[in-house]
Amino acid sequence: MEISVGQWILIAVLILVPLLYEWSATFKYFCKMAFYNGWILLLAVLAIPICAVRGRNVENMKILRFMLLHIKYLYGIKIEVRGWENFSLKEPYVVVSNHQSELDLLGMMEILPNRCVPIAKRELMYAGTAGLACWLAGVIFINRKKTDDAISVMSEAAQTMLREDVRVWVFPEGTRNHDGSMLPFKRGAFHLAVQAQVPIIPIVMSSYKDFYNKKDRRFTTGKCTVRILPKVDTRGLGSDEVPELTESVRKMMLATFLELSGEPSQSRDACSQ
Ligand SMILES: CCCCCCCCCCCCCCC(=O)SCCNC(=O)CCNC(=O)[C@H](O)C(C)(C)COP(=O)(O)OP(=O)(O)OC[C@H]1O[C@@H](n2cnc3c(N)ncnc32)[C@H](O)[C@@H]1OP(=O)(O)O
Ligand SMILES: CCCCCCCC/C=C\CCCCCCCC(=O)OC[C@@H](O)COP(=O)(O)O
Repeated sequence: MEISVGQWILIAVLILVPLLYEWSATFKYFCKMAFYNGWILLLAVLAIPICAVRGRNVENMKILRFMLLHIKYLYGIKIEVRGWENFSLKEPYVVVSNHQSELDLLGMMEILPNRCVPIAKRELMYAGTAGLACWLAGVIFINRKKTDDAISVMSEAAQTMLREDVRVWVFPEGTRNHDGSMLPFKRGAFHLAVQAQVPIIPIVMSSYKDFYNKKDRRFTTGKCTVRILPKVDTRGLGSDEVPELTESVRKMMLATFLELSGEPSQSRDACSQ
């Protein structure tokens, strides 16, 4: 039997890819990240027709959550959740959490409360099938390049939360932070909570440093602890108190992050570097 050039190439790829995957941590990192994004885009293809039946609706977030929950098993990431009791509020609230990487999606889906939608950068809306799935699930998109637009979308969100009994999840660092600390917090989430006069629930995901590092191109299996902290009340607070509120919540989250990540306190504050 004669083997064609194409078949030789296929055989070489089938042999080389697994070898490279085993030998090179960098190659493994890129494969795992590519699969992560590709898999989510593919899952979104399945999610879209199911979500479309209801139209744009925050209840669709349950479908996305259900479809994404298994990914932690594919990647061998164990997620331990502490503080479930702090999620037992009936009323709307604003969740704020630290943002290390796109892998935060795993911790987020592990604990995402009912009727809770994230605030995301507008660019995500154009991320193909994932963008459409997010839109159908009621994800709130903001244009970070236009502060006034972002603020008005968030002010509208304050009204929607109360009118439609919706919870909102915000990453107050405003961008992914891969350096194992916490960036200074933007104030949008805190203005939102004060405008709606709803509590804030801080969430801390421990450092991924033992299993994931974007700079070193390292991605192995590992464990992440997600801690749900007690609610912070905003009743009676006005916009003048937002800066202090922001700082006190960040301080509490940073202390928890360092504790969960096994780091000495005070050593890793991105604000004091
Ligand atoms: C099958 C599967 C399919 C796929 C499923 C996937 C589903 C999951 C999707 C998850 C997506 C998660 C994506 C995460 C992200 O995209 S994070 C990035 C976007 N989020 C944020 O940026 C939120 C945090 N940012 C803020 O809060 C900012 O403050 C912002 C509102 C965006 C404005 O930012 P910026 O332009 O940089 O301005 P400042 O922060 O400097 O603010 C300027 C002044 O305005 C005041 N301010 C801010 N917000 C408000 C407000 N709402 N009301 C009134 N005033 C406000 C702020 O305090 C500043 O004034 P002072 O300096 O304090 O005087
Ligand atoms: C909690 C993370 C949610 C990730 C959901 C990604 C699912 C999309 C899958 C494939 C589409 C590829 C587009 C990748 C988009 C990554 C989303 C993300 O993590 O947004 C980061 C955003 O916060 C802050 O953006 P920057 O760190 O400022 O750039």
